[in-house]
Amino acid sequence: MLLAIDCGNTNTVFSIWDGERFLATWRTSTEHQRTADQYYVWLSTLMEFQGIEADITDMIISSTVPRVVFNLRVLADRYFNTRPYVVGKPDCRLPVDVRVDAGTAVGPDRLVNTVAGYDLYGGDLIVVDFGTATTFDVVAGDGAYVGGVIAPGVNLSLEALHQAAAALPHVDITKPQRVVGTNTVACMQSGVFWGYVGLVREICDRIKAERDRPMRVISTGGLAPLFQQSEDLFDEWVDELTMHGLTVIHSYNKRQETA
Ligand SMILES: Nc1ncnc2c1ncn2[C@@H]1O[C@H](COP(=O)(O)OP(=O)(O)O)[C@@H](O)[C@H]1O
Ligand SMILES: CC(C)(COP(=O)(O)O)[C@@H](O)C(=O)NCCC(=O)O
Ligand SMILES: [K+]
Repeated sequence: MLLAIDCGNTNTVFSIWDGERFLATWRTSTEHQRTADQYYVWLSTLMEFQGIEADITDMIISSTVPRVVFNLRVLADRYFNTRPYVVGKPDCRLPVDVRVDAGTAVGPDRLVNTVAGYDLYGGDLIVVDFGTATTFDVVAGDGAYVGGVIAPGVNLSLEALHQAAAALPHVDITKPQRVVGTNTVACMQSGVFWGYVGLVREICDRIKAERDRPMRVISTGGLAPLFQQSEDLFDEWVDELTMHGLTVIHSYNKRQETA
């Protein structure tokens, strides 16, 4: 069985894939100090709690935080006796091309989203991932990653207001009923929520115009559901798109090894 791990800058998601479906998905905060032993105690406790008897033979990792990869490699070696595929490393091949400026290290999450989106919907896609940052990944007709856009994440934007302005509180994002706020919290939520709706619409429109073709827009990531409900911004919402991509990349590499 496959243990697929997606480390974002905020959260790390672990999923167990039996070749046909995910048996379980667990989320923890991303902390580079966490050791292999700590991961294992956490994982095995959850597996036991949910009655999952998974014999993990394979592991694949995508990490936007390079420092966490070391301890995850130790986890693979010490507890599962396997060598993980790490997206972005030369020994982890991708089933799609990457067409960017020479020397650019594209975030592995963006490459995985590209593979996942292409696998599910074919080419000519924009994948919008609402994580710590909000990323737009542009997928060409042949499935290649051809670039994109990086914008500050929704919570990052709210947090930046709080950090920089003495009178602005910490606020959680929600969809405000109205644009004109009549208290501080409502004003901040309005600025970020409706500002984001505009940001997403404008960027997608400009990408479509620049590429001069219709493109399907897919959303994923922690805060995608908040925007999915409103404003017809997206054609599809895929929960755990990155996890799907990890399973596709894993089986592609397995096939290459045995070919
Ligand atoms: N269900 C949720 N409701 C509110 N905020 C969430 C939810 N899930 C994730 N978040 C927040 O959304 C942001 C992005 O989360 P996530 O997609 O896990 O980020 P990353 O992949 O960059 O680690 C984080 O600030 C996180 O706290
Ligand atoms: C843009 C990102 C910070 C997004 O990370 P996330 O929000 O998933 O934590 C990550 O994909 C990254 O570090 N990218 C490297 C630069 C690039 O993709 O061009
Ligand atoms: K992201």
